[in-house]
Amino acid sequence: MKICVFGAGAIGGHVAGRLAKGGADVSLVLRGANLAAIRERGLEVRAGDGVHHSRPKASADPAELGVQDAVIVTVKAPALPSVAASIAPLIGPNTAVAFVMNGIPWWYFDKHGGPMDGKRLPQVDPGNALRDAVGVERTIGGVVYSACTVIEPGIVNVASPTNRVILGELDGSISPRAQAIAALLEAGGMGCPVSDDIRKEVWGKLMGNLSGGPLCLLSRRTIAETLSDPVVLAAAIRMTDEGGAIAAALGRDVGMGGADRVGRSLKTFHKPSILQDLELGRPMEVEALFRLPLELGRMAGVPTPTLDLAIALATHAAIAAGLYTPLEGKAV
Ligand SMILES: NC(=O)C1=CN([C@@H]2O[C@H](COP(=O)(O)OP(=O)(O)OC[C@H]3O[C@@H](n4cnc5c(N)ncnc54)[C@H](OP(=O)(O)O)[C@@H]3O)[C@@H](O)[C@H]2O)C=CC1
Ligand SMILES: CC(C)(CO)C(=O)C(=O)O
Repeated sequence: MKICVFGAGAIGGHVAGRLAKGGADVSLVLRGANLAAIRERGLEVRAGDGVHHSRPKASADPAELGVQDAVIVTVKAPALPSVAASIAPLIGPNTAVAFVMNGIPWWYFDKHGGPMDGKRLPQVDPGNALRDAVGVERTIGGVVYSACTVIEPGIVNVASPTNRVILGELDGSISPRAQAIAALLEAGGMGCPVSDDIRKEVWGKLMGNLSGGPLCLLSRRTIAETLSDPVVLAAAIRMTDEGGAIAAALGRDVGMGGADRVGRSLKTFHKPSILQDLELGRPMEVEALFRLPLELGRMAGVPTPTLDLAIALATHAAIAAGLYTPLEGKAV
């Protein structure tokens, strides 16, 4: 199966390494020093179960890679317009495109059903660029549990002992195309269930990002260090519960309280990727991870006082660093 990972940084590098190990014909869209290193030395993934080397084809130009059976998009949300602008050469009549990222995805309300069905989210897909370039029918949703960092060009370090991608069709069906990608990831050592409710999985993951992200942006420390303070831990549990309340109001009860959800992160000695972005001067996913979920909460009439404060401060931090780039073009 020909699979291209578009944006092979920390998560994309890990996913690509697993796919290669699982026997896929893997190619990568990436750029800069990472591209140069992978072309020269290949991709190295350092994980708890060993060091995995592979030699995927890599290019900054999708046209060099050609039509794929599947594309897995693993960029940060602010880079999505650049994906929409350049993904066309990878797509043929039967190509599936999985978005394996954090935050509220651009497709969230597509095939959702009910009064919200089809609602557009310009905050994560301005001008319907992805909708037009990829389309709802090709799209597979994705969530990833894996704590990854590019420690030097071409080398991804995985800090999480267990790692999982969850894939899911927007209509909840268990499709052969999602199962085919999942089988390759599983063969490469990465858990990959196919869910019949990917939106619930989106919220389950997002609850962690909503609390850990803003708090670590303030502490500038790893999740484990930040949560070791009982005052911060109590705030994190409140924030996670508020996230869960938004999910429930939108019809997705994740079935886990804040204390349990936060409890899973107490030993995560990893700086959230949004903090890595702040420290490295890269555009931050403030809209997809923080502000859009909050906006959905307001729309559903859910009070979120702790998230309101923490996200307002996180937004200020991103603006002050010049790294808040609202995709829909709002000036800040
Ligand atoms: N890192 C982590 O531990 C986790 C991250 N996530 C989520 O996964 C997603 C990806 O995060 P992460 O892997 O950390 O991000 P990275 O920044 O490490 O990787 C994204 C990569 O995509 C590249 N890229 C972006 N646009 C293009 C383009 N048009 N052409 C070529 N390359 C491009 C970037 O290059 P450049 O740097 O040059 O822009 C970068 O190398 C995010 O949604 C994040 O929130 C989820 C779970 C954990
Ligand atoms: C912190 C982590 C690994 C899980 O919440 C994550 O999603 C991120 O780094 O963006």
